[in-house]
Amino acid sequence: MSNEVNTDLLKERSTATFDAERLTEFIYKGPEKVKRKRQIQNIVLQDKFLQSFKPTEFYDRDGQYNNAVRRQIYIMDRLEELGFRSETDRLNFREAAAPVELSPFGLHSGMFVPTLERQGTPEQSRKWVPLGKSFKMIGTYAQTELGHGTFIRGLETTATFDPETQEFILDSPTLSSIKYWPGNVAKTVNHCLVMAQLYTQGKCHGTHLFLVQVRSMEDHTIMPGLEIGDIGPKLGFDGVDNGFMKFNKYRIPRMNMLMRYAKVLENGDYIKPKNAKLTYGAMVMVRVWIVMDAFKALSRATVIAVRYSAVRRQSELRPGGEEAQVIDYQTQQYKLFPLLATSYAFLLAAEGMSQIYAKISSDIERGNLEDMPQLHALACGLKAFCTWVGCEGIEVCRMSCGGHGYSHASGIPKIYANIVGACTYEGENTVMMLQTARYLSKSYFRGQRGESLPELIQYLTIDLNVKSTLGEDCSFESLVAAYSHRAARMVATACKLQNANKQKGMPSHDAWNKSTVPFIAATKAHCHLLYAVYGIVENMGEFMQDGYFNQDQISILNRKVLALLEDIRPNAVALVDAFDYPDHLLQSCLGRYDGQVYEALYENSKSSPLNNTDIHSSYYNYIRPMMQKRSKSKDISAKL
Ligand SMILES: CCCCCCCC/C=C\CCCC(=O)SCCNC(=O)CCNC(=O)[C@H](O)C(C)(C)COP(=O)(O)OP(=O)(O)OC[C@H]1O[C@@H](n2cnc3c(N)ncnc32)[C@H](O)[C@@H]1OP(=O)(O)O
Ligand SMILES: Cc1cc2nc3c(=O)[nH]c(=O)nc-3n(C[C@H](O)[C@H](O)[C@H](O)COP(=O)(O)OP(=O)(O)OC[C@H]3O[C@@H](n4cnc5c(N)ncnc54)[C@H](O)[C@@H]3O)c2cc1C
Repeated sequence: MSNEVNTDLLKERSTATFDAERLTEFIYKGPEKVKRKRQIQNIVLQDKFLQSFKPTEFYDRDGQYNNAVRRQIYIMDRLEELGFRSETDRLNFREAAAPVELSPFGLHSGMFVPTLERQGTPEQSRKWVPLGKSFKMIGTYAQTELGHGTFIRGLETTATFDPETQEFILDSPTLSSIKYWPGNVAKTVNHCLVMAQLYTQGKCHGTHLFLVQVRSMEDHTIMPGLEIGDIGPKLGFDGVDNGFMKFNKYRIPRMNMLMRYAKVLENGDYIKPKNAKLTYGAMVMVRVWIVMDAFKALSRATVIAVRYSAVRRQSELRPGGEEAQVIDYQTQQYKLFPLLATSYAFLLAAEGMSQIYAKISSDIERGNLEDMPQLHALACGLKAFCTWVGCEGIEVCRMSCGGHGYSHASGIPKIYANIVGACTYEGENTVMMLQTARYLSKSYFRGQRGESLPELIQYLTIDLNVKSTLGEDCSFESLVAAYSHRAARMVATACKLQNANKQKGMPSHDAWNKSTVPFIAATKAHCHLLYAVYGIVENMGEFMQDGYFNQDQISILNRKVLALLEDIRPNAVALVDAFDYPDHLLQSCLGRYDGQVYEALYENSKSSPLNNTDIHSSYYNYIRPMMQKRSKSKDISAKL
């Protein structure tokens, strides 16, 4: 492999109009943090064990799972040896050490331990959290069943209190009640947090969380009374053992119900929580993290596609001239530059969302539940919006790399396969959008009654008769006003349809269902407030429907979006460099910092297992016998 940097990339970097390093410092919150991140990434790069893994697509499923466990345990041990305590250091190490592989312990650290911390009583947390944190107990979050994922109230697993023995009896009464999908249930964990319908004194009190031991702590055998297995291969999540689990009247102690909010007393009395949705807290938390995951996935794909587009030369732009860098085609710029901008918008949205989450969740912990609906609506909407837009964008990045984008060597298919799961898990996206829509609908009617609204949705009460003041400069204020107007109008339209349905005599659930298509569009418009000129041009119909913009303003916007492509063009490579993703994190032949894509692709193909022999065994087993058979056949030999 040559040590030189591709000349086109060199030129791109030298002609950028800003210093990418300064932007990197902004992204990672200062030069010291950037330095520290790079030091940690270098430790991983020097680590022979971590560098010895081939990409996951070269292994069968058993090998993928085995490697994921092996690597993740090594990472845990190294983190201990290195004494990294800060969450950022640990995250940087983990990301560099396993850049595209999801961990078989992800749900342990991501949902199991935090839920014990937040949903357990102080005594329960004191008892279990240290066991979880030290991996003496390995757990996951088991909620979804064969028959129900979205509709939590419809879950069928039961936990029936037996006051005689002071135990809960967990049972899967039907086929559809079998737990199905929970990550790491199949082979990895020895405990689960199980969501089940609580029965006590003959009455059902809805879903609650229970800590359940599922495998022996001595030899990892499955506990009697349980059936557990793997659900089989999936689109992505190669190293994750999503599983099924069936309970056959399996008993656990009373104190294994997480009782911070709701309680079952020794005599079987049930104490209600302040809000039944407090049990859903772990899901809200992960939805917030998913916004950051969407940023990471989209920004990685964008780095790959932009760098490759600067290196790839194809066709003549000027007749008779040299072949052009594909990044010089306006259509290529229109595909990629808005995604580059979207990546930055997602980063800021994810950070903003995390701050709001930290504030409201600490209020909730202190017993102030006032902002719970707002947090829920925001997390649901942003999770759905960012994963949808992110996945569509990653697919655009893949296709913008032409044929090579289709190869795993581009690194993009794996990014897509893993993040696209997030459109479904932690709440299917349409369902999540509809949660935000309900909040918008209620808020709209509140606004109509003159009640005050939280800051983020105050725009719902703006005067919809006001027209745009957008001028040649496409000022920030005029863009924000345009998005607010469009979202407010669409929410109002959906609400009016909902109301009209009611007035026609429909019951309120039908009136709602029969207005959900416009509500989804309105909620997307609400989430779209992150965008600027491109978002308007791409959704012009929605901005135009009530004549908000005039013809001149539309022309201004169309010209502006093309002018912006020209502005971004000299800085595109610097803007992706600023994300500071080292090659070993991107794992892409196309997105390499040095741009030596052809050498990398050629080298990479040599490692394909099909190249282990010149003549594959299938030749001897099938092709040769087939040819021999055919050569003896009269028809063919006659033709030859
Ligand atoms: C860095 C570490 C990373 C760790 C992760 C590693 C990898 C992870 C990979 C995968 C993990 C995947 C894990 C999972 O998927 S776990 C399963 C997730 N399942 C879901 O998300 C299910 C989705 N469904 C729901 O959330 C709910 O059922 C619902 C759709 C919200 C409806 O709930 P329900 O039927 O109970 O609600 P109601 O209709 O009764 O609603 C009444 C009102 O309550 C409001 N509500 C609902 N939920 C909440 C909440 N959480 N907070 C606040 N308010 C809530 C609802 O909107 C209703 O309000 P209204 O005003 O309309 O009356
Ligand atoms: C990779 C992956 C990992 C997962 N990990 C876990 C895990 O660790 N633990 C766990 O418990 N679960 C896990 N799950 C399960 C996941 O949480 C559920 O699949 C998810 O919540 C969606 O539920 P569902 O499968 O029931 O979809 P469904 O609800 O059956 O969705 C099917 C269709 O119905 C539509 N629909 C459903 N309800 C409504 C409605 N009210 N209004 C309008 N449309 C509706 C949806 O929009 C969708 O189009 C995982 C799933 C995946 C893919």
